[in-house]
Amino acid sequence: MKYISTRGHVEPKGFIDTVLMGLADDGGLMVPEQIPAVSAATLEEWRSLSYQELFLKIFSLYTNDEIPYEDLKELVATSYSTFRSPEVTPLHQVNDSLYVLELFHGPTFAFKDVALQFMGELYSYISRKRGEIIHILGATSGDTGAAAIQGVRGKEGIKICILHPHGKVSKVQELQMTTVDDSNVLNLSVHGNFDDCQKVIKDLFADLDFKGRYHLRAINSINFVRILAQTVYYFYAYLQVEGSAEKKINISVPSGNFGNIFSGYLAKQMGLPINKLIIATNENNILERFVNTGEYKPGNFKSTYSPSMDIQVASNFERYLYYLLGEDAEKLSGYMSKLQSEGKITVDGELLAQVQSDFDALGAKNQQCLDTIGKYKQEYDYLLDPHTACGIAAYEAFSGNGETTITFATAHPAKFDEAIQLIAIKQEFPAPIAALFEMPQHQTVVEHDKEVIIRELQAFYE
Ligand SMILES: Cc1ncc(COP(=O)(O)O)c(C=O)c1O
Ligand SMILES: N[C@@H](CCOP(=O)(O)O)C(=O)O
Repeated sequence: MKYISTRGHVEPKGFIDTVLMGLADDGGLMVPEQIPAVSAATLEEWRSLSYQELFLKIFSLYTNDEIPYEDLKELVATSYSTFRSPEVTPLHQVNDSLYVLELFHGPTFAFKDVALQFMGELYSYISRKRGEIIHILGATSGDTGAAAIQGVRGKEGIKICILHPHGKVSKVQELQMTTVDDSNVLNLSVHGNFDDCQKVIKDLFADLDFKGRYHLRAINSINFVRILAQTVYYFYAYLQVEGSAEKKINISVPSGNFGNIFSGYLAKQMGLPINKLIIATNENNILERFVNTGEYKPGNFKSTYSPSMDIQVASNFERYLYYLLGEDAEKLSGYMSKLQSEGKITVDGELLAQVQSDFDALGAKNQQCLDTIGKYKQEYDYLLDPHTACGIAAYEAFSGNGETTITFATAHPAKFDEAIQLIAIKQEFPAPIAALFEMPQHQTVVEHDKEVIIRELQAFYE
């Protein structure tokens, strides 16, 4: 298996070189040359596997044995030993038609741990085995940063710098990142929003001289391994639902950077028989507008009760567009140039029909998000975090009669108590979260200025 860029100007790469490259050197995103197929019979054989076993089956289709099987097995075992649930991502049945896949049982209580605990182990392995210098650079709206830091803190041969938008992450997210005092961690708190942070890091990855000189590595979902690690729980969720082969199974995914739901799209292309993939966003509803009208146009940034999804420019949209355009790198490059020069792209006719057959989408309003949290607490005594609540609102909008929906719970409600308090619900914090409030913070507040950020990075990485 080789990996190529959506823009078509990178020599095909192996698995580990793809991990190390992160953002493709031509500015595109890396994808597999061919998506491996999983037959219905194989899928049934996988039904009884543990999460870790399933992970190994799926990764073995992609790694070309560049990581010997026994080594991969050990990496996976170590990665998921930090989870509070033996099932890693347990499935909770809410009612006859709704299941919630709880993705928040990792160290930082959000779905990002599922891929980033593994990526931390993987980077450490690559550093040991190949002697590569690993200088991670990432942007976060709160959860990726916390999970990535937790995945590599204190690890030899690795340094990590995370940019987060100053004052625009929840208190718990901020504390999870900034109370870490290991010397291999740098938190830059940037005046601006998540899109500003993401733009800076993408510009730095696109500067090949800078990227090479400082050995920059990506942990955001621009890195294909993040996407691949996230496909595992789509398979796992589907296989946990009794009789899923005879049912129509929809999956509703709280979405921002489009990484999580793109993993679902990939799983579906591999043969997982998902009925509808439902994109759930908040009032930053660029993806909803795209699905409904065919126009992809970043709008004005809004702060909402689900701050991790306060994103206008969705990184992985490019990967989906590449497949929508029939894997035509030249066409894709044309669309991306148009997005750059005109600030929007539009698809219509057959392409729009394809989009609408691939996805349903809802941008939940702030009040709808709070109402959904209140309703599920009252009716089912189940407390949703605000991102998951957007996912549930989308399930309510799109699930037809007789269809079963799995909604992804992407974070624990304790991470977003600011929203939970607005509906007068008092929650008890899990001990690791409660402990954060007593700890000193370490962060550098900087202006949204690329040159200032470069100076901070040079001082840290050198
Ligand atoms: C809690 C939570 N839910 C949903 C999302 C959206 O996921 P994605 O960016 O993969 O679309 C994020 C961040 O990305 C998140 O942190
Ligand atoms: N919501 C994310 C934004 C970054 O997304 P990623 O999947 O590309 O890492 C976050 O929590 O930082």
